[in-house]
Amino acid sequence: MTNAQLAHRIADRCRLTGRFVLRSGRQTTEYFDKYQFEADPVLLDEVGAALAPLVPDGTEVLAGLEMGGIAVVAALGRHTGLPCAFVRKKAKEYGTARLAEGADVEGRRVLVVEDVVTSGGQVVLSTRDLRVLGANVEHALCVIDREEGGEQALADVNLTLHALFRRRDLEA
Ligand SMILES: O=P(O)(O)OC[C@H]1O[C@H](OP(=O)(O)OP(=O)(O)O)[C@H](O)[C@@H]1O
Ligand SMILES: O=C(O)c1cc(=O)[nH]c(=O)[nH]1
Repeated sequence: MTNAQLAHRIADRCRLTGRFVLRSGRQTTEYFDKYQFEADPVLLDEVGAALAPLVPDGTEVLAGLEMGGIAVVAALGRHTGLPCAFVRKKAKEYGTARLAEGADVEGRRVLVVEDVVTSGGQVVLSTRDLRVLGANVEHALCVIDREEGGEQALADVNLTLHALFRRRDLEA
């Protein structure tokens, strides 16, 4: 499947119109329900394959963000062979009490993996958490960049955003 065909499939399955409130508190009339592609194992696998060439050279760990980024990172891990970490929004308060589950991130070059980026707020917060844990984070990779300031917000904290699709790719 070409990336253009994949963009059409994702837009068909995920693009909703109506009135929605976003994580950032913004309101929108267009929403991408990422779980519609993440819950389809065949489509998710296509997304993982398409993301793999976008992984920056030197990446040692793929870090998927709770919750939607977890499915995406698992698919990407299958196509790259790289170890994965699953990054919670808040550390568990029992058991191992970890914020980043799975692969160790300390001292390693970590790529943040996310499904949708809007303001960039969640990626910035989780990158800060990963850096506190000792990760070297310079890049983030998402499936959909809504092009609402996320790239600049990431640049402001020395992160480069790579996107498989931009909003305009899903509206074509
Ligand atoms: O760039 P931002 O403005 O931060 O917005 C994007 C964030 O919002 C969505 O997550 P959501 O809060 O829906 O969480 P979920 O993945 O846990 O469902 C998306 O998965 C990003 O994490
Ligand atoms: O910004 C968000 O919260 C958001 C936007 C979007 O299109 N899809 C989504 O799952 N979250």
